[in-house]
Amino acid sequence: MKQERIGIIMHGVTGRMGMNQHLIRSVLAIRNQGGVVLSDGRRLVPDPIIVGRNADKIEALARAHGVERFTTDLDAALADPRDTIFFDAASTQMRPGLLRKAIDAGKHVYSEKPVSEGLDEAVALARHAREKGVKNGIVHDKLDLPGLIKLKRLRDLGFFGKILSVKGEFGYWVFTGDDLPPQRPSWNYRAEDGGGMISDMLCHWRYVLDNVIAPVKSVSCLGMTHIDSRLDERGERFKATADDAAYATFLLDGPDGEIVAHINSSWCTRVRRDDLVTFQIDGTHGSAVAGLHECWSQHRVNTPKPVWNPDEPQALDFYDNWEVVPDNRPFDNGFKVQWEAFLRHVAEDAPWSYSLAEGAKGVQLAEAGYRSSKERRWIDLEDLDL
Ligand SMILES: NC(=O)C1=CN([C@@H]2O[C@H](COP(=O)(O)OP(=O)(O)OC[C@H]3O[C@@H](n4cnc5c(N)ncnc54)[C@H](OP(=O)(O)O)[C@@H]3O)[C@@H](O)[C@H]2O)C=CC1
Ligand SMILES: O=C1CO[C@H](CO)[C@@H](O)[C@@H]1O
Repeated sequence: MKQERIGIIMHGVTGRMGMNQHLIRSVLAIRNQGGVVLSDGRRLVPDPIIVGRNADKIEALARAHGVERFTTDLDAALADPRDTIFFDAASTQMRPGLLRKAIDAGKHVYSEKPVSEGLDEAVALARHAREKGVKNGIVHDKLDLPGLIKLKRLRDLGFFGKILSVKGEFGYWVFTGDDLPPQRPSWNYRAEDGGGMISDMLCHWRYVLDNVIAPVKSVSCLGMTHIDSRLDERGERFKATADDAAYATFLLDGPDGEIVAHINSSWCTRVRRDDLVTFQIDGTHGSAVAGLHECWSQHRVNTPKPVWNPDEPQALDFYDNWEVVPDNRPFDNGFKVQWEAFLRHVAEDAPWSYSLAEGAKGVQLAEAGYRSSKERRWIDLEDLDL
């Protein structure tokens, strides 16, 4: 089978997401499987050049994973016409500048979320990419989680009847460093470095709600900094200036009327639920709960009739009467699935939904979330006209 190379400049791959999800589990996994098969049978094989600010770190990463090309010189990489895609998973604050630079160098661009911290920048970038005619994309990884694929399948099959409400619980305990070492980078807890739960997660909740349930039209959000001091990577104490939890309610434009969605997102909560993220949809005909992989459904005919009696221990086990929704298909890593789709989009204009314009909608919701929290009121979302 004929093979074709596609050169990808990968920036920010010494970090958690860039290294694990994008370099190792996506681009190198695609290379190791022999590339992506295009519609005419050709195989498109990624050839990454990895770019980082720290020469030793980037070289060690390249050697550990058999990546032949590595550099600290981003400008030189962008100047090389053999590499046609630029990818970024570095800091959120640098992202808009880097994407613009890459677009101006004629590269197709793909990146981690959020596109930017502010909506104006995200909108301007989406328009700039369109004007320059480059293909563009933002990671929408949660949509390829098996649990959410199953939840969407139930919605599409009409399982819920009229959808009434959605409850989401996201998060887990992130150690402060006072007891155990923290399991997330410290910038997440500093607003001045682009951290913050609302910025981090509301961009995800926008595309999850829009695509799996119904379009978001308004938000009421309360951001909190529950823990105001943590220890950083060097064990030094810093002031936590960013929100480490967000309690948000959304109104969705459902096909049968408004749907209320409430999602709690927190780095200061201990997990007693089915998974690190769970979504429950309640409808007139049935309910379902999805975690990262699993999904459980309860049809109205299986719904028990609880009786409130605080004088007796609860007789019902509320985990009974739920059925496991089967896989019914294989699932691959969601980041890899989206990389494969983006590569096909670049190579043969295959359909692609996760553009910079879609990414801007996520930034819009995060910005509205911060405004709602600050002004203590509901914010309606305007059509971005992109
Ligand atoms: N889709 C998802 O599920 C998730 C997405 N994210 C997003 O991914 C991005 C990265 O997050 P994460 O991997 O957790 O962060 P990390 O702190 O682990 O990684 C940050 C990366 O950015 C690089 N970097 C930071 N500052 C600079 C700079 N000034 N110049 C050049 N490179 C720099 C770092 O390089 P060095 O190694 O040299 O320090 C490192 O490669 C964020 O935008 C975040 O929102 C994060 C978590 C989950
Ligand atoms: O940005 C994010 C913060 O961390 C979460 C999980 O740890 C991710 O899912 C998310 O994309």
